[in-house]
Amino acid sequence: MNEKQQSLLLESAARFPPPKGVKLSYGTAGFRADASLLESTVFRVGILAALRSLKTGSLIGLMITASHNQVSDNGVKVADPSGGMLTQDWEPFADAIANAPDPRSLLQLITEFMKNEDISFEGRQPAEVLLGRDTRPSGEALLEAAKQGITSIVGAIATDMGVVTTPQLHWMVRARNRGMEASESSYFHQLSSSFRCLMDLKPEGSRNHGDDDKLVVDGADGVGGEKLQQFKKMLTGLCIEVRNQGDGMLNEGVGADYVQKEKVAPRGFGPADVGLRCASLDGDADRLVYFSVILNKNNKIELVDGDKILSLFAFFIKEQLSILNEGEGKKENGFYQAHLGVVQTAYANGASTDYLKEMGLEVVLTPTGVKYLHEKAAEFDIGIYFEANGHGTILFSEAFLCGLEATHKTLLSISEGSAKQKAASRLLAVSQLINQAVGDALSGLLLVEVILQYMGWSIHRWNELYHDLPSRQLKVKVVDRTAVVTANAETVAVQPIGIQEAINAEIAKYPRGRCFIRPSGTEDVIRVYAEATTQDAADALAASVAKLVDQHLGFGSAA
Ligand SMILES: CC(=O)N[C@H]1[C@@H](OP(=O)(O)O)O[C@H](CO)[C@@H](O)[C@@H]1O
Ligand SMILES: [Mg+2]
Repeated sequence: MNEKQQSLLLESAARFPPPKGVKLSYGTAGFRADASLLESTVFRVGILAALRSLKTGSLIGLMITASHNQVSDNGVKVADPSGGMLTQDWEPFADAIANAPDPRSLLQLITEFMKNEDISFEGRQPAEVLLGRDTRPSGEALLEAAKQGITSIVGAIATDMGVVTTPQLHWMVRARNRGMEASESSYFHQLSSSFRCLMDLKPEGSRNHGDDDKLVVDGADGVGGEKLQQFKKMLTGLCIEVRNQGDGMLNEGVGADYVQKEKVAPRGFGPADVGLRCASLDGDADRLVYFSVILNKNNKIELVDGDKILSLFAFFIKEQLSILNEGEGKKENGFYQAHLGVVQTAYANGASTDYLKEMGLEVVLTPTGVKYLHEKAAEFDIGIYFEANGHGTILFSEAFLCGLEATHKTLLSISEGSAKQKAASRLLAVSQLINQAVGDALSGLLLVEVILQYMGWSIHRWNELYHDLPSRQLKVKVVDRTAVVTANAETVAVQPIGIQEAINAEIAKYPRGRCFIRPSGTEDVIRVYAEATTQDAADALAASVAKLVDQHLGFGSAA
């Protein structure tokens, strides 16, 4: 960095002093905190994004959102050139610069990092960062901070995409880096045309379920509701009513996180909706769950969570692959050998994992956080991943898609209209519809809807794929949550010593009992998850393990 570049950086950094006494960490999904604490962090993440763009020679994304958190919070995360999450190798640098106490130490960290990573300004194309934000009122000022961070790297360009969903921004980054147009209209166009293609490929006479034709969507009073309201006009063959489009308070008593965790209907839904197929998005529209309101049950719902969406997708993809394979025997090359796998976390309901294994699928568990699931799913020809909370997608490998396209071409010329040609066509359309960069509630919703129509299933029929085991999640406040260290995709606590044996002794008391603990990556708590054959047993197991956690690590234990 020459002197001019250094002084530009120092000058801008002086305008964004970090808050005193706050330590921030990149966490499970970027930095998140009360919005009033974040200006300096977002400014610094802007610098990081510009450096990442210089390093990769590609466009980088920067999204300002705190997803399902309360409206007064905000956050920032970075999208890599593929559209996926920032490479984990750069997270320690993100932590270091976010916590640098003054401009000089910030500059020093940056200079050292640039040297180690071999990043220079010479002979490279300028950095470019695509910016987006959700509907939070704090978003505008934070976006300005991000722009200033980006442009404090000489020559870097900040392109503002305005208010967008998180998956839209990731999609645009991926599209641009593949030489395609990256705009909201190209996103809507790709989704609606692949949706139409799948609708046209429905079997003759298949109709819209046993339910009402209508889908009612809770937009969490966030960006997803707004976008869906706009987008639904482009969709034929689907009747969508959007509620909670942004008039009420973001995420308050609404949204996918609330619906999944509380298992109750969101604000604006009630007894009049009994029998309707309903869905809920989260605050930045990267999560999706379905539900239906149960008659006379105090807003209780039948929840159709991420595990069930995963199961529906797996069922459909497997069916298309078997149509393609019919009578073909095993081929050495090409998609007939397609390696289809599913990825879940330990929070996946045990009944879903059993169901997927009974289908003959390979099921892999990873730690919590979509960055881990996504990475694993990318190892398959077709990898489907979902967290129980509704974040997930289907990834198609480039090699598999190449083979599929070639096969489809052949099938078109020799047997247009055949079952095989249609199956190939459906798989290609799914790869266009479902977001290849991150989980996306809007594209996920369209795929669910078209599969339900294809199968002729109601939401209730879908929910009957398997019966969830009763489960319970609890949070325990402890002195230091980092004292819990886990292994085997967070299913075993290796520290503190002895706690896992005590947990095992509790689990042994319950038939089909399963329980694990882990430190949250987004809240200062230890999470306890328990499952058993009855709700009472799941509750009791969770409560007894929460007590163990408190005994080992709680505030009483430190005294
Ligand atoms: C049990 C649970 O739902 N955990 C969530 C939550 O992470 P924690 O590390 O458990 O706080 O937020 C993450 C980011 O949104 C999401 O990926 C994850 O699934
Ligand atoms: Mg989200």
